[in-house]
Amino acid sequence: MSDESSFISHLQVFATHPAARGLTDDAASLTLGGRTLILTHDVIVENVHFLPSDPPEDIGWKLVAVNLSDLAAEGAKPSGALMAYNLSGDTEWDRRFAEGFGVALARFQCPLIGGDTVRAPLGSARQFGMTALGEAENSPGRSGAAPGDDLWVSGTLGDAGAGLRIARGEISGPQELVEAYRRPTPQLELGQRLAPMVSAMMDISDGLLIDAKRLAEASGVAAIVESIDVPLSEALVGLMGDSRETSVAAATSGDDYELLFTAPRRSRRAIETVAEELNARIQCIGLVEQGEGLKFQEGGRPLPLPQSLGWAH
Ligand SMILES: Nc1ncnc2c1ncn2[C@@H]1O[C@H](COP(=O)(O)OP(=O)(O)O)[C@@H](O)[C@H]1O
Ligand SMILES: Cc1ncc(C[n+]2csc(CCOP(=O)(O)OP(=O)(O)O)c2C)c(N)n1
Ligand SMILES: [Mg+2]
Repeated sequence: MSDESSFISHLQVFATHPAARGLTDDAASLTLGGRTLILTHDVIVENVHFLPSDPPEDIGWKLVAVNLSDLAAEGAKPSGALMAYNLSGDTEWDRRFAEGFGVALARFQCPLIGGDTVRAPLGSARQFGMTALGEAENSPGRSGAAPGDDLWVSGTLGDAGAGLRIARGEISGPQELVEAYRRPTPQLELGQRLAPMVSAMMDISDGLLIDAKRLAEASGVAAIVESIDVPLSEALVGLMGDSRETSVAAATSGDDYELLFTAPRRSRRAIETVAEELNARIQCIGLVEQGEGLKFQEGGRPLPLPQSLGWAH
């Protein structure tokens, strides 16, 4: 068990309010006066979530995107954001961060409604927090996947993981992949449209395989992921080749901020129609079976699970 999951399990003992959903979901779901408020909070830290060399505008954008991605997973429409800022000691850097933060809020129609600003000790790692609030009529959660359901994913995977390696100077490759790392897009519209059709949904922040395993655990089922069906962008295939290694890297690198969801087979057509209407890419990458845990396969033949299924703090 990672330090993160072990710490969350200490909190789960007393987070018994129904809104907490056992701390197993992407966001809290608080019913107030007959309406459902979806709440989430994510922090991003220098050298953990972003690089010191990333443009400050992109870091501001990323803080918004990673939080709104949790709202997307719950099918919620953003209602507002609260932001926690640590002054960096460099006023131009702070201004540029605010600019990117504002551009992202405007793009996803999420008003800034408050927050807090402090000065951190000189030389400490930059870190920023945001609370996002949203409203949802249906918020699927992770626990409803049923045997026989299809397992779907939006977008392409692995672009951000490769982009991070490029940004770090480990490999050279197209700027498009670096952009995927620095400027993820939360799938808000897709999440809102899919929410009434899916049996479970979450966002993939840590990696497809680790997150599919979490979804399966929360639903008490087994998830089967077909490596050949892991959606890869042309840019990624151009750089890394269309190999098993590329698919495994794409399924475990994280930072994708795409949606992972399950739905009964009879909903296939309706799901594809929504994706077509939104011009969004979606791909069926496996299925849900009776049992437990995660199974990885290639062309139907079992593959050993990679040593690391994704990111864990
Ligand atoms: N420090 C904390 N206090 C309360 N709840 C927490 C804390 N850290 C994580 N959680 C909860 O644990 C669950 C898993 O967290 P996390 O993996 O960060 O979710 P996500 O990937 O959706 O952001 C979520 O329900 C989150 O709200
Ligand atoms: C500099 C840097 N190193 C490594 C990574 C890879 N990485 C860090 S955190 C993370 C997972 C997502 O972050 P987390 O805090 O787990 O977000 P949450 O699941 O709470 O949304 C990944 C893939 C990165 N994004 N940047
Ligand atoms: Mg989180």
